[in-house]
Amino acid sequence: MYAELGARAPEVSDAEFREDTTVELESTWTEGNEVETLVNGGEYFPAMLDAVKSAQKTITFETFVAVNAVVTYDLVMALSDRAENGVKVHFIIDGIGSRKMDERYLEKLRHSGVEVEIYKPMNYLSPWDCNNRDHRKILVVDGKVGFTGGAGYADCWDGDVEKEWRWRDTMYCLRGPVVADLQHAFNDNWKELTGSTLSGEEYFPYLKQEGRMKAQAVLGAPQERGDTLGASYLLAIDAAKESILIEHAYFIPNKELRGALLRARQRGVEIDIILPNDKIDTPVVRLTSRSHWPELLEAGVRIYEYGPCMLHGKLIVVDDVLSIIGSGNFDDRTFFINDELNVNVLSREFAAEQRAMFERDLAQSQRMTMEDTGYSWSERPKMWVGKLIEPQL
Ligand SMILES: O=P(O)(O)OC[C@H](O)CO
Repeated sequence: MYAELGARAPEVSDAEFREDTTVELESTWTEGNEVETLVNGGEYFPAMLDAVKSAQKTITFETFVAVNAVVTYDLVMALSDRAENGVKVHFIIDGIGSRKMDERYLEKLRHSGVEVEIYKPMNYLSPWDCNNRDHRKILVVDGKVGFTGGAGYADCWDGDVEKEWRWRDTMYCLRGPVVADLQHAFNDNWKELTGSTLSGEEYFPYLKQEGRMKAQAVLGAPQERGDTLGASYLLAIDAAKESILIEHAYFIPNKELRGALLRARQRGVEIDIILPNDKIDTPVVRLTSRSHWPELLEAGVRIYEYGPCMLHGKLIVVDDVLSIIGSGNFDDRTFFINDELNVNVLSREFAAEQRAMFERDLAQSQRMTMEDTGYSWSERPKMWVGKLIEPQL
């Protein structure tokens, strides 16, 4: 909607931007939030586990990937312990993302009184129905502390990025009024799976102001709500006046978003993008992403590949004030197929933290040039497959 306004679009820090995103994304902004950045599993898994262990009344947990791993075991034991001690625990896990998880984890949870729901397990008689996955990452404890970000539960997310097979990722701990929006987001699939809605003070307590950040939860539910995440990226990029930082695991910008990035460059906006290198878990995504680099590089977009290990982060920062965090990737699967939850945060202090994290990763990344946009003979067939199935990636 800002494309035609060009340089006259509001700045992301303007009240008008908040009003427009409220209407377009059907989600209100709240004030008085605090968002803590947790870099890599060594920081976020202990923080999430401590939060679970501290629960007095309720826990809601929703994730995409959980497989057999120490961190999964620790989570299952902590959730079970809380349920055995009278805490109401609700657990949603994606049926494809958890297909390699030992059934005994679920048995332990159920036996302890945790209410477990599996989101769309694989149905071989109707595989197309399983295309929509629950890719959200939500943990809410006592309705007061929330977590979201990119990480699932597997060994690759554990620890730090000290080994090549680890994954570089970020989770965020949220406090303040926006936590109610995370709880509403959990309710979205809880209602779809069980027909009931969680309500009352145990899930939705009074939330006092905890900080100075404005935040807006953006629910991705393409079947019911259309392309909210893509719209949020488009609004943010088209409003950019000075800089855009993008650090994403799966970056396959569609025509609309490529257009927005090119328009931003025409306005003189500096754009830096960090992507995974050949340690990516899905090489076809990297090859398909690369097919879009030439027009971006020619326009002056700086693209880098992260060196140490698989980069799984999901972050956009606009004009050092708006940060977009959460589960959403930068691809059509995110915009049109999967269920997601992102949070838009307006805070110069928070954005500065994100920029510092981005620059630390940048220092370990290699800048790409036009020479890096070619394909070897062995890569070409995979790239062609990627181009064919691009709307599914
Ligand atoms: O690695 P994830 O958790 O971002 O998932 C990527 C998949 O494309 C989601 O369907």
